[in-house]
Amino acid sequence: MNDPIYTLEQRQQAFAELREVKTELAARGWFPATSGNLSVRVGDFSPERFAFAITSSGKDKSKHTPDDYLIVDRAGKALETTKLKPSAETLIHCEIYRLTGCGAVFHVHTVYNNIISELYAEQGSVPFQGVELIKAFNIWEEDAKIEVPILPNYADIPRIAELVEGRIDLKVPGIVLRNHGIYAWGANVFEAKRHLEAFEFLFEYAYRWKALRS
Ligand SMILES: CSCCC(=O)C(=O)COP(=O)(O)O
Ligand SMILES: [Zn+2]
Repeated sequence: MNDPIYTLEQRQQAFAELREVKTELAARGWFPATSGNLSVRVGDFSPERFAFAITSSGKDKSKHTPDDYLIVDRAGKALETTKLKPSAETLIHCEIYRLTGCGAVFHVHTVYNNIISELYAEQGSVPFQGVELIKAFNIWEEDAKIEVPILPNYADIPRIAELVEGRIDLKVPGIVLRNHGIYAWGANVFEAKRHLEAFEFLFEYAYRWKALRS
């Protein structure tokens, strides 16, 4: 008989990690109106046995219930018998895992990430240069410049997912959907949270800087 893809302990640990980060981000108001979704890999990292824990769709992410998470495979299909539906945006998580080999993906809707995505929509990316927090992405060069890609926010999630490969910059662990929110990722939940916080700092900084100068 084949080994299970993940053990009960690994499942519990993944759910506990998501619960902890969900609590922190909810306290900042980063999941308004049930928006946002979080995921973390479980089990070993071989592609055939790939699986991740993800938030269930449509839940109030500021509350804790027994129905908050489930495990899906690399195609985003539930790996357990459950009435729960994975996040409506699971396919975007699948694509980010496939392309980056990361260990956790976090998605939040904030006023700053929405406004910034609209301000820079025509350019197709949000530029940042010489801001200290760029180092949070492990980019240490003097006066470093990054561009955070902005993708269109189609109602059809597979249409968005298929654009990710063409736009992702593997040095920049985030993409923004226009007037929707950000996806940030990292090797694990610690790193994904650090990246998410850095992006949100940069978006607020860019918004306030623009507002001050106009
Ligand atoms: C009211 S939020 C609209 C859907 C969305 O953008 C989101 O992030 C939450 O979707 P989920 O299915 O993950 O709850
Ligand atoms: Zn969303």
